[in-house]
Amino acid sequence: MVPERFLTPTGTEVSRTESEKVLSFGLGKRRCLGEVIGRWEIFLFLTTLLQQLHFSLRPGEPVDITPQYGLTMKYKKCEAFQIQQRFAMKSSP
Ligand code: HEM
Repeated sequence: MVPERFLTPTGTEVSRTESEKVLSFGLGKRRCLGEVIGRWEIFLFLTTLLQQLHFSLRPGEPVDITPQYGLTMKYKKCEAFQIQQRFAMKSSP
């Protein structure tokens, strides 16, 4: 699945009605019995993959990390999405 499918152009989550939500493991009486194992497998697969990658900023592109204060401190609105796009993802040697 393409992650952009779940994001608005500003990087917030697309709002969906209950019937439109993605239910990877099904719902109700016949829902997946292996959901916990499945989720752990996905977690281990992704963490193993992430451990092999190296994240860095593109040279010469400054990043504004001024926080926006609220209940928790976070990046300025929409900033996180733009920062994501500025990151270059490279495989480590
Ligand atoms: C990412 C991994 C997995 C996904 C996405 C997945 C997804 C699903 C889905 C969509 C169903 C059908 C639910 C329905 O009919 O409403 C299902 C059923 C089932 N899954 Fe999985 N599954 C995964 C991994 C596993 C694993 C690892 C096991 C066992 C160790 C497992 C065991 C089962 C069983 C036994 C059913 C039948 C449940 C029933 O009909 O009562 N699944 N799964």
